[in-house]
Amino acid sequence: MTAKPLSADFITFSIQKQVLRFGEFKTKAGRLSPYFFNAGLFDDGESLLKLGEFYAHSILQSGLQFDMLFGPAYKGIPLVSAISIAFARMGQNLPYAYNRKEAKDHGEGGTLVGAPLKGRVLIIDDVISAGTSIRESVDMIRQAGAIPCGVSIALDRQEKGLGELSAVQEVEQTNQMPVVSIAKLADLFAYLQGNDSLAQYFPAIQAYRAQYCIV
Ligand SMILES: O=P(O)(O)OC[C@H]1O[C@H](OP(=O)(O)OP(=O)(O)O)[C@H](O)[C@@H]1O
Ligand SMILES: O=C(O)c1cc(=O)[nH]c(=O)[nH]1
Repeated sequence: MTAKPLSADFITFSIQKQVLRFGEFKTKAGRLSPYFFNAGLFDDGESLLKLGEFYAHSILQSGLQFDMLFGPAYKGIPLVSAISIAFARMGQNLPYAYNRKEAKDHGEGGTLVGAPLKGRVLIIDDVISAGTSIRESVDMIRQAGAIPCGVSIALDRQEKGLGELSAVQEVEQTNQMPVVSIAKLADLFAYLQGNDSLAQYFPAIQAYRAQYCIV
């Protein structure tokens, strides 16, 4: 018997928490999507703990080597905190940092918070759609003199980026670094096909996939 993949468990968990919803939603890139992943709804300590563990397992499974974690504002902030705690519970104490969307002009000032950005930095985010947030994080890390070495996300929507490649493929190609996801649109697709109560959402996702995705 083969073990259930991490992606299927994660999709079940996300649907149970209503983080993953079906309907009509506008993405940051302005696309009208029949599904949406709202990581803000991992909104209690227990689910954040579990989420951090899902990320940590997918990062460990990937074999990625890195020195610290960076979570872009806003949703990247609780994510990077939860993942750092998950790693610490597994015996690995990692430095982490995040940014502010608005620069602070008093006190310590600036936009970067937490451990200084240095060495190989693993970027943490919830989803990649068109890749804008990741491009901004890569720029911030390089400007600080550190090396973006990979990206860990919960859901790869497998959407087109700026050209004909998927946004994830563009990130990987442009920056020569891997993108690791707990689940992908292709996993969600398979999950819906195997689940009668969710089958009604399948046609709209199939149409969206044909228009915007590289799967
Ligand atoms: O790949 P992209 O097209 O950039 O889209 C995905 C990004 O969009 C959302 O963040 P958003 O900028 O809406 O900010 P938030 O974290 O403050 O919700 C999401 O959390 C990702 O970071
Ligand atoms: O593209 C986006 O803006 C987006 C998609 C998604 O599923 N979740 C999210 O937080 N943002």
